[in-house]
Amino acid sequence: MKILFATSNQGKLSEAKAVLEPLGLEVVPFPLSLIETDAGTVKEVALQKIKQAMEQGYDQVMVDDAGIYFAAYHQFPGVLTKRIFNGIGYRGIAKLLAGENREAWFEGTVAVCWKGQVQTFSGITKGHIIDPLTEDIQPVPGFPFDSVFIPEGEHHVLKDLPMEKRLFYSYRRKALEKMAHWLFLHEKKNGQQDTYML
Ligand SMILES: O=c1nc[nH]c2c1ncn2[C@H]1C[C@H](O)[C@@H](COP(=O)(O)OP(=O)(O)OP(=O)(O)O)O1
Repeated sequence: MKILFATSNQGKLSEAKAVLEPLGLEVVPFPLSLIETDAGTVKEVALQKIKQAMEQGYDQVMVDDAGIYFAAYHQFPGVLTKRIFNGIGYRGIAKLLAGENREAWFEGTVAVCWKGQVQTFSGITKGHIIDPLTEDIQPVPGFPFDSVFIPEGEHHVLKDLPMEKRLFYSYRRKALEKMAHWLFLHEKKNGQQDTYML
C-alpha cells in the first residue's frame, strides 16, 4: 500500500519512512503548498492542512503538524514554532528561556484522508531544553529543536541519540503507528464488506 505525504520537511519524511515502510506502507512525498494559520492547536492546523489536500483532489494522503511548547510560557511557540525559530534562532530562544523553567514538550498531529475518511492521531514527547543554549549549535535540517531538546529520562539531545532511541521517544512515531493500525483495519473491513457482497 502507498500513502502520499504532503510535507516540505525532510525530517518528517525520513521519520515517516523509517516507521511506516517496515510495516509495509510506502511513503510517497509530494510538495503541496498548504496554508497554515497562526492560531489554534497542532490538531486544528493538521485538520486545515488535510482539508486543503482533499480540496485539491488528493485521497490516500497524510499531513503532519507539530511544534514545541515551553512550560515557561502559555501555549507557546506551538503552531508558531517554525516561524519563531526562523525569526529569532537559538540566540532568541536562549534569551526567552534565560532563568526560566526549561521544561518543554513536542506535540504533533498526523491527519490522514483515506478513501474519503479523515482521522487524526496525536502524540507528545516530554523533555527539557539544554542550559546553556549557545549560538554555535548546529541545527538538524527541518528539526532545529533536535539539537537542544533532551527527552525525559535521557542525558543527550535528540540529535545525539541513535535512530532507534530517537524513534522510541518520538511522538510522531507513536502517531504514525496508530495511523498504520487504523489504515490496516480500514482496509480489512472494506475487504470483508466486498466478500459479503459476493
Ligand atoms: O520531531 C521533531 N523534532 C524536532 N523538531 C520538530 C519535530 N517535529 C516538528 N519539529 C519542529 C520543526 C519545525 O520548526 C516545527 C514544525 O513546523 P510545521 O509547520 O509542522 O512543519 P514544516 O513547515 O517544517 O513542514 P510541513 O511542510 O509538513 O508543514 O516544529
